[in-house]
Amino acid sequence: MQVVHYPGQDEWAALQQRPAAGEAQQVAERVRQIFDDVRQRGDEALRHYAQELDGATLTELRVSPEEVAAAVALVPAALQTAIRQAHANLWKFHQTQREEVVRVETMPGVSCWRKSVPVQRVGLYIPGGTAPLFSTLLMLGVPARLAGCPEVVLCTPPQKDGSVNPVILFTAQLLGISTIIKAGGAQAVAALAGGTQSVPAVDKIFGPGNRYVTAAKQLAAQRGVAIDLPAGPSEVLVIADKTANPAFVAADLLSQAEHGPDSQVVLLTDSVELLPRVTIEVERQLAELPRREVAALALRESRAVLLRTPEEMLFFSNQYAPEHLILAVRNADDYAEGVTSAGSVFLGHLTPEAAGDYASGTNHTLPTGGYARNYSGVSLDSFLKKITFQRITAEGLLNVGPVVETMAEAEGLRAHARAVTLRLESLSAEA
Ligand SMILES: NC(=O)c1ccc[n+]([C@@H]2O[C@H](COP(=O)([O-])OP(=O)(O)OC[C@H]3O[C@@H](n4cnc5c(N)ncnc54)[C@H](O)[C@@H]3O)[C@@H](O)[C@H]2O)c1
Ligand SMILES: N[C@H](CO)Cc1c[nH]c[nH+]1
Ligand SMILES: [Zn+2]
Repeated sequence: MQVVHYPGQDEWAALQQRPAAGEAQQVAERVRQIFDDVRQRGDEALRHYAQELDGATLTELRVSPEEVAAAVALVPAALQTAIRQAHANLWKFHQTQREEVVRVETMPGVSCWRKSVPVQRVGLYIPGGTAPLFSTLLMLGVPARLAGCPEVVLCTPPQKDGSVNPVILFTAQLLGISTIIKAGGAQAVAALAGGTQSVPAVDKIFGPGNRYVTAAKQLAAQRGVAIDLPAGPSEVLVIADKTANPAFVAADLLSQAEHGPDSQVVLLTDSVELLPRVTIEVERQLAELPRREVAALALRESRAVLLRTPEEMLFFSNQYAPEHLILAVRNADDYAEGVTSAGSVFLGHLTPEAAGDYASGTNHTLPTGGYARNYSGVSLDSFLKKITFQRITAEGLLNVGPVVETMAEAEGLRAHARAVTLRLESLSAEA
């Protein structure tokens, strides 16, 4: 980790830079080629990239019911129980996001209301390049089911032997998802966006992924398919004061660093004593991790920054807009009040970010790369469209009609005014 003591504000922008930002152009170009190929060759292109990028030789792209049944039997009972508990917690938290239909009479006789309707065809991308993230399937599948989306298509990269990770298949079965496609990366997103012989096209694509997946979702959005949000390589920013436990902070930093080489972790502290204790602890814990090589690459682009005051730390964090923000401080509630940009916030010394990754109930599909400045994480709303309705009675038309006529005339839109005037005239003819 790069350690920086008391940087001037003119140095902050460089410290807030995300890794690999310079390669975005190359990644975008590669993704465009893959999109063109999938559009032209459909399933054949998906098989080609499965071979080239995932090392898997595929004949069938769709997972069969037999494969699901065989996989479910392989999942240990303790893991099944844990997944069911996480599912229950996610369901409990997300179902509170349901909205009642409220009818409002804006003027006597003018009724307006809004109803939530599920997005009809949704595509869920579940990362599987370096780790099969079955937890992500819960994060997307639970709100999709709560919303009532009728068609759910799941894409995930195949393993080298051509199978899909059994825990992903168990979780899909738990969620009642049966359309499962062995495709990963940009090619999966391209298939969901445009459809192929085996992959149904969808209306909206969800899910996190590496920079190829994220760039592909952005391209899909340009081509008219909705996406949830840019949810790329994982990040965490920890604000820690002198009351923080260095081992806890180091573990939290490493928990996101181990996701991938593009991940980034940031420590902000106003304690000159804590900072070296955390960096020593990071090195010690890193050596014990099975994914230490990946985490070490992420740490090369990560920072530990000593700042002067709580206000400075909060200001830096809001500018950086982290995917995850951990407040490892004595007065976490006070800090939380000042948070304006973050995907998800974890308060106090006993709230590891890993809890939100798996099981506390909040969603872990969150904006990265600074997008927490203008995006929220996935929620029930992501799977719903809000359609407005209205009905106007005779009394209502008498009330609102003249307002519309006046405004339409002022905009020079005579036909708009006439749509009201003709009705008002018909009412006076009846009277
Ligand atoms: N922001 C969030 O909410 C969130 C949640 C979970 C995971 N994540 C992130 O998701 C990512 C998962 O990444 P992953 O790589 O393990 O899995 P992935 O499924 O996102 O990507 C794997 C796919 O990338 C493609 N790919 C790899 N190298 C390529 C290349 N050179 N050219 C073209 N395509 C290539 C391949 O098709 C492969 O199947 C991590 O960065 C993790 O931090 C983010
Ligand atoms: N931290 C990831 C989101 O950035 C989510 C995840 C899945 N599994 C473990 N963690
Ligand atoms: Zn994680």
